This record gives sequence, C-alpha cells and structure tokens, in this order.
Amino acid sequence: MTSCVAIHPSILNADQAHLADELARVEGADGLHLDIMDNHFVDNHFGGPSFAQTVLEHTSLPVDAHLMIENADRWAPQYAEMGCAIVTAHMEATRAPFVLARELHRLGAGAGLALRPATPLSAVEDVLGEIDLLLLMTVEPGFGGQSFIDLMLPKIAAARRAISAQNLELRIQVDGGIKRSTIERAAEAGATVFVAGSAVYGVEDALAEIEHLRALASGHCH
Ligand SMILES: O=C(CO)[C@H](O)[C@H](O)COP(=O)(O)O
Repeated sequence: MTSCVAIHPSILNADQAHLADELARVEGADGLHLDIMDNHFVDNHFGGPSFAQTVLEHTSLPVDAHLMIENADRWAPQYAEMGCAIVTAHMEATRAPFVLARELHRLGAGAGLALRPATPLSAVEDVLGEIDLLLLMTVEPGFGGQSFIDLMLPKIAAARRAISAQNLELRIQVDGGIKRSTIERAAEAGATVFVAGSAVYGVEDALAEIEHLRALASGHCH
C-alpha cells in the first residue's frame, strides 16, 4: 500500500563497520537519507563522493543526499550525476539556489533546499517554486541523537501554508529527533517526509520501527 508519508532512515546513525548489512536492513523504507558533512558548515565530518557511490551501489532505495557543506553550488551536481534521487543543499551555503535547482533537474535529480533551525522561512519563500523538497532541520545539523526542537513546529506549519498558497507540489522533510513521540506533531504541522536516524537504527527490528513511524504519521496526511 502506498502511503501519503515517507520514512527515510539516516545512515549517519548506522554501524559504519557493517554498512552493507545496515543498508539491507532498511530495505522497505521509502528512501535513504545520506548525510554529507565537511567539518566546516557543521562541526562534523561524514560521507563524501566515494562514500555516496558505495551507498548507491548497495541500496535499491532512492537516496536523498543532504549536503551539510560549504560552497554547495560547486559540489552538489556530482551527487546528482552519480544517481542520487534528490540532492539537498543548505540555503545558507548556496549563492545561486535558482541556478543550482535547474542544474540538478538537468542532471535528472530532484532539488532540495534545507534550512538550519535559526534561518527563517522567508529565506526560501521566493525559490519554493523551483524545488522539490524543503528540508526543515528540527535539530542543529551535525549529529544524530539530539532532541527535536519543538519551536520548529510553527515554521513547519508556515511552510505548509506557503506551499498551499502557491499551489505547489513540493514536499516538506524534517530531520532531527524524529521518533515515536515527535513524528505526529511534525506530521500534523505539515511535514510529509521524515528522516529518522537513531529511532530506526537504534532498534533491532528497523523495518517494524519504520512501519510504526509511517503509521503514526499517516494519521495526519497533507
Ligand atoms: O542531519 C542529521 C543530523 O544533522 C541526521 O540526519 C541525523 O542522522 C538524524 O539523527 P536522529 O534521527 O537521531 O536525530
């Protein structure tokens, strides 16, 4: 059965020593969230092009690459070229979001833009019509296992209103602290794509957890 919501496990939280197994145990999710961190835009280093290539070779899921890197205009297109389904750059790290979105589309990928918690929605309002995914961070980007920031709920709701007012199709993704106790509030506010790291990789039966999260969010479809 297709659902109105999507659960994307974040492999940042997987056991990196057993990457192929960790990818296999989330087959059945709606997509895979691939964090890329450059230790400049955030205080952590993870992923990169060769890691992304390895991940793409070991999953059948559509991969959404979340680039927590400086100078995203320069580096984002290669993730589209290698086959990521969606490439998301941070609005704070792109100088030319319209050009970047068109370039990602030309390369066959969806285009996403992400906002740190403290960046207002107004930063992306003019570009919403060019993108496929708006990622609203619900923690400070950089690390898994943090607590969901409740103050992001009005921002999610405002994004949902802006998208409806402009009659757009793009999806709202949330990332950070998504688990059983938070997913319904994020869904009710207007999110439809949920990144879940520790909630999925921290339990033995990852697929059962994905099902559970999907069922909770599905009660609040937009
Ligand atoms: O971008 C991220 C942190 O910056 C991640 O996607 C992170 O893996 C989410 O983990 P959790 O679900 O445990 O909060």
